[in-house]
Amino acid sequence: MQDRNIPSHGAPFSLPVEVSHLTKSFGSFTALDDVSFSIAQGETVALLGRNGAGKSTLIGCLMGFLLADSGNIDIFGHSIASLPREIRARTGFVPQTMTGFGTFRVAQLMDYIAAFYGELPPVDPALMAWADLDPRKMVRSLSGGQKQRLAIVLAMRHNPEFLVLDEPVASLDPHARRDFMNLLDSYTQRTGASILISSHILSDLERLCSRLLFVRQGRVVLDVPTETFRATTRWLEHPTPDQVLAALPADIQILGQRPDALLVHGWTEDLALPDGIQTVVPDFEDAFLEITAPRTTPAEAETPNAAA
Ligand SMILES: Nc1ncnc2c1ncn2[C@@H]1O[C@H](COP(=O)(O)OP(=O)(O)OP(=O)(O)O)[C@@H](O)[C@H]1O
Repeated sequence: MQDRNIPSHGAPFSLPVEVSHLTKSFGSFTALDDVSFSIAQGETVALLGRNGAGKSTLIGCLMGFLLADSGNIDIFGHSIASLPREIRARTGFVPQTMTGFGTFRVAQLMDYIAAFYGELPPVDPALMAWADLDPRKMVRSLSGGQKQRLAIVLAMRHNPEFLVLDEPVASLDPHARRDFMNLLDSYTQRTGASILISSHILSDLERLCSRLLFVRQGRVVLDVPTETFRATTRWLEHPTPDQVLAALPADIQILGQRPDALLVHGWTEDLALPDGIQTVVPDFEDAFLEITAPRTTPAEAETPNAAA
């Protein structure tokens, strides 16, 4: 149930986020290649990929800091190219690192940012208790983790309906990180907000997120509800995986391959498999490593039932 004070301005049934065929290059390097996905209300989506996969570039385009070469992004039914101010006010963004504002005191900066949003409800006491910031301290005197907490408070202060977090927990200690993940979970439950979060702490993402968006070399290679991923992603262990590959139906997606196993998506109990195959539930980190490992040849990237 939503309890926010910010009115809805988008089209009645518009999705919070729709990204279609987004492409972004830096010179001759393609950082995003035909990326499409959407985020529904109340979804918490994990953005997963290796260093340099294109996560921050995608986030930059979503937040309107970077201009895509082609494709489109709609936020609450409005194109990012001409996002009305009141729609932008329904979004929040936590950057990888907070820079600037060093000469502000914490309370001053919170008031300064809040002023951009007009009338706001009181700050969520749970958020402030978690952040545990001294309002009198100068921003430049905060530790790295404290700056990160401040960035999170500033991004969530106005109860955004779409919150984007770019590696928000990298400088948080394990206590602060765990508590923040719980806070984020209760925030989405309480408000129905949609979230896109990028992090290299895979266990957090697997626990918190309802959907997984794997990015490899600028392309979305798997976009799947977390429950479906758990239920249908399996290692098929066999001494000759190529034989298994030949026997699989075309709708089974191959996510990775070891000398003695295939990682597949789309497995079900009643899938007819050749004799001698061991079916093993993958460890999430192992699966991540397989799915996001770079592919070197165009054939690997383009094979129809490969993870392309
Ligand atoms: N302004 C830029 N100019 C040139 N290349 C860039 C620029 N910004 C990003 N890139 C390149 O685009 C690719 C994607 O970068 P991006 O920052 O989106 O990766 P990422 O997935 O967020 O990585 P990380 O996990 O390390 O934060 C990288 O190869 C990077 O070097």
